[in-house]
Formats: sequence, C-alpha cells, structure tokens
Amino acid sequence: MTDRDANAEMQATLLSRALPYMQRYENKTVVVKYGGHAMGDTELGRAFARDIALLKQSGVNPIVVHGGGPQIGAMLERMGIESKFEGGLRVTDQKTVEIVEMVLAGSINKEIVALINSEGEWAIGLCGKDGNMVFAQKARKTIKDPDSNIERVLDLGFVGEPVEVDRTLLDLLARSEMIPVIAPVAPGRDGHTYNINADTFAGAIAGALNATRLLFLTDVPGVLDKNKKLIDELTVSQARKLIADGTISGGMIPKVETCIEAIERGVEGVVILNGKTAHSVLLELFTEHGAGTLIVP
Ligand SMILES: Nc1ncnc2c1ncn2[C@@H]1O[C@H](COP(=O)(O)OP(=O)(O)O)[C@@H](O)[C@H]1O
Ligand SMILES: CC(=O)N[C@@H](CCC(=O)OP(=O)(O)O)C(=O)O
Repeated sequence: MTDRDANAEMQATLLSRALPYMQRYENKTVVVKYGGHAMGDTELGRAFARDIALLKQSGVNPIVVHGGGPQIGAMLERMGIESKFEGGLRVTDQKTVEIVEMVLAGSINKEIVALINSEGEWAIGLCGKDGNMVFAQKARKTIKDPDSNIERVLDLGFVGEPVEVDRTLLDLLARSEMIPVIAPVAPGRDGHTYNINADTFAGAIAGALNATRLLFLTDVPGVLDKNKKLIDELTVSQARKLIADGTISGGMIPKVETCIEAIERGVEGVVILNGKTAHSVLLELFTEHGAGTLIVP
C-alpha cells in the first residue's frame, strides 16, 4: 500500500468515527499554525490539506497560519547568507527580510494554497499586508546573560511583533467559501516590512478572532513530562510551573508562552500536537480524546 492509499484509508476510518464530534466546532473559528518542521513530504502535505478542506466542508471556519523557518534557512544558504538566531528569533537585516517575504508570502504560501485547492476548496493566500490585516512594530526583546545575569537588549533588525490586528478581511472570508492561508509577514506604520515568528503571529490572529481553538502543529506529540510521556491537558498555571522547573525548554518555551497569551486574549483552548502524524488535525478535533496537549485557562 502506498503512503497515499494508507492516508486515504486512515481518513476514511477517522471520518466514520467522527460524526458524533463534528458538530462541536460548527461555525467556530479554528486557527491552525502549520510550522516549517511539520511540513514533511508531499503525502503529509496532502493529508494536511485534506484535513483543512474537510473542516471547511463540516461547517468549521479554518484559518491557516504557516511558518517556514527551515525553508527560509535553505534559501538563505543558496544565496550565500548566513542564518543567525538570537533568543529563538532570526536576526533579520534588509536583505534577509526580502528573502523571508519571498519564501513565506511567495513560494510556501502558494504551495499550501495549491494543496488545499487541489482538495476541491478555495484557499486564498495572504500575509499581514493584505487588507491591512496586521501591523507590526520592531520587536523589543531582552535576554539575560546566564553568567553575569545582566539583561541585554537584542537588536534583531526587521523582526516584528504584531501590535494591531484588523479582522475585517477575515470576517468577510469567514462568510465566504474561502479559506485564508496567512504568512507571518506584516508592515509597520514606519513603512518597513517585518518578519514575525509564526507562533506569535498565529496567537495574535487567534486572539483577535476569539478563536475556539488554536492548534500548533510541530514535530513532537505535544508537551512531554520529565519521563517523556505526553501530557494530555494542562492549565495555564500548570504550564507556567513546567517552564519554571525546566520540564519545558528550548523552542517549547516560546510556544507555550504564546499559548498562555492566546488564552489570556480569549482563545478557549490551545493544542500543541504532532504535525508529522497524518491527519492530526482531524484526530484532535473530531475524536473523543483528541491528540496532543490541550492547554486551557
Ligand atoms: N517538555 C517538552 N515537551 C515537548 N517538546 C519539548 C519540551 N521541552 C523542549 N522541547 C523541544 O521543543 C521542540 C519544539 O519546538 P520548536 O522546535 O521551536 O517547534 P517548531 O519549529 O515546530 O515551531 C521539540 O522538538 C523539543 O525538542
Ligand atoms: C522572527 C522569526 O524568527 N521569524 C521566523 C518566521 C518563520 C517561522 O516562524 O517558521 P516556523 O514556524 O517554521 O519556525 C523565521 O524567520 O524563521
């Protein structure tokens, strides 16, 4: 059996069991953050696109926000530009921001749009610039030197943080057949283009829309405990404790912090789940126990 046949069979099995749960998210907004590491081979991409198409067909309002960190890194390497990160964010000079916009709002965005459209849906590729959706300002980040404990202000160049989100265009699309697919690039009121971490961008969009669910597709099954066992559900205060005691580390820290901020902005529940498992979006939304780690207030 090919991967494609196996995925189609898995989706059919899932759908036959999904019926009792499908109404749960009818007319609700679900923001799905599709990370660069979760974008695997073509079959995995197709399975993702099929899930998003199926959400729309089930009466859900899905919104895709995508990343593409590894793909930006590959293009920078081809152009002979070194990738540099500070505090988990890409140091972004003028040349880099041009490539970031080209890769994110160009090739990756259109690839995802084409995949969803080939499932018979109408996806539309956007970034923060379209319809004045998001305005950013230069990110203000500080990091603590672990030796001296002194705080240092980071100059990350054209790395932005979303400060204004206008939901007009997204509200319009929610009433239409269109599925928005959004790249995390936005203008500043200063006329510059800013590169925004895709998790942060997805959190801001979900918060502005008071989304029912925000899903983060990553490369691990969810938040793992000290014994590497999946934690099914966490409250905001439990999540904070796991960051403080070091159980949550590395790239998972900003991700969980974004989840906490999204919940504080009114998102009902945020889920971190494995994008490398085919149909993880359907497994999460349309089964009794879901998949991944659900973070709730
Ligand atoms: N407690 C934890 N549970 C799960 N993953 C963790 C934990 N602590 C650290 N991590 C790391 O966080 C990574 C996910 O973050 P990141 O690589 O930034 O994701 P993405 O690129 O999908 O945004 C995992 O691959 C894992 O190595
Ligand atoms: C400021 C910053 O770091 N921006 C990210 C945007 C893409 C992203 O976040 O992609 P993933 O979700 O695949 O990591 C970057 O340039 O890599």
